[in-house]
Amino acid sequence: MATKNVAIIGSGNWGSAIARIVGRTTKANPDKYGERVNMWVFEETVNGRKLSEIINTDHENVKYLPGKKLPENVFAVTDVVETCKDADILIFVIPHQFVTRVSKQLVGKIKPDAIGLSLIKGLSCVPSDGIKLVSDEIKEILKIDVSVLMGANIAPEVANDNYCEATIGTKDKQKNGALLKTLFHTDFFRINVVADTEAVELCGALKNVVACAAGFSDGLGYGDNTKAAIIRLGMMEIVRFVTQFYPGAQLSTFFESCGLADLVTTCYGGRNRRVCEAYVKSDKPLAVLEKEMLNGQSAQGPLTADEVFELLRKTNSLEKYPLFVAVKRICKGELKAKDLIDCLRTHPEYT
Ligand SMILES: NC(=O)C1=CN([C@@H]2O[C@H](COP(=O)(O)OP(=O)(O)OC[C@H]3O[C@@H](n4cnc5c(N)ncnc54)[C@H](O)[C@@H]3O)[C@@H](O)[C@H]2O)C=CC1
Ligand SMILES: O=C(CO)COP(=O)(O)O
Repeated sequence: MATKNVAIIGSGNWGSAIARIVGRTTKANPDKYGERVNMWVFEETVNGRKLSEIINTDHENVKYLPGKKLPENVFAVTDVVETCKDADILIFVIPHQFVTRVSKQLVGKIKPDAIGLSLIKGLSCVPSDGIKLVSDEIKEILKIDVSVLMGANIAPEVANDNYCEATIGTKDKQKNGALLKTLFHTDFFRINVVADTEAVELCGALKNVVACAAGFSDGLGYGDNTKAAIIRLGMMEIVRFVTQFYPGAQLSTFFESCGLADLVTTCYGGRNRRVCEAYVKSDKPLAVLEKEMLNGQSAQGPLTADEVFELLRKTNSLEKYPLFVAVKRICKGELKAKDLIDCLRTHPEYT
């Protein structure tokens, strides 16, 4: 079998942490993968130097994953077409608001039999229909098969090689599932492959909305019991959402790393939680806090809450999702954070 070339589209906090894994697994499996891994870098200047040059010289993404070395077979490339033109496996790992524009640049420029893997936790916004899965957006633009990888994976912890798990969702468990699993499965990053791609992806996107509610709760000074209630109600809304809009998922998928585990880790350790806590404690807008606190990284929850709200409104489903709706309204300043609990008190889960 010919070896497969791998390209990573994105070099943020998660993109860089995943490059550390993929750089090692491609090198360790020369019968399966080409050793060189191209990583697309959205060029910027850091301390007077180009980020791509810093990565290729010092083997460190000093802006998005400082203090961690990248394998020397990972090469920063600033042209996305150049990054991907010889790749057989395209790993998409950019904040979801950029995915359409970046994917369109690749139309007709990639191998027709390439496969995609989305690590992106978010949704694509479609004005007429409400939402689209990011994997479907990539699939439609590039006409390739797209699987997903989601899990309880706070990037700096993964980059520390702390033990954790992730879930790959793929329609082709035999071929693509096996190929993708070997690319990520290591002693400290354990992969399970399931066929429920839509549920896996939606768990990843929607847990960011719940994490915002957890952040509001922390900002208000409520304790762990309240956060546990938010996690439980959030999980119920995630299951309800998947059942209503993408029916057919196995219950077991929600207990994979992409489900309950990611919800828990994000509600305790994630950026969405952190920014939303600060939103309650300061009088600054979320966009300002994101800029001040995340140094170019992105919190996807508020945007996702907005996108989810539109779909719920269009389908007359708002009253079934009080937590998702409250997060959207609090993020938009239409509701005070202190009103969150009033929204949850009459949750349909209690009737
Ligand atoms: N950071 C984490 O712990 C985890 C993140 N994820 C998900 O992975 C995806 C990517 O997240 P991160 O790698 O953390 O990114 P990030 O939050 O660090 O964002 C920075 C990235 O966005 C890029 N960027 C900025 N402006 C851009 C533009 N105009 N066009 C294209 N790219 C631009 C930057 O170059 C950089 O690569 C997100 O969907 C996130 O939810 C998933 C698991 C863990
Ligand atoms: O997805 C994540 C952990 O699995 C990271 O969550 P945040 O984007 O909230 O940091």
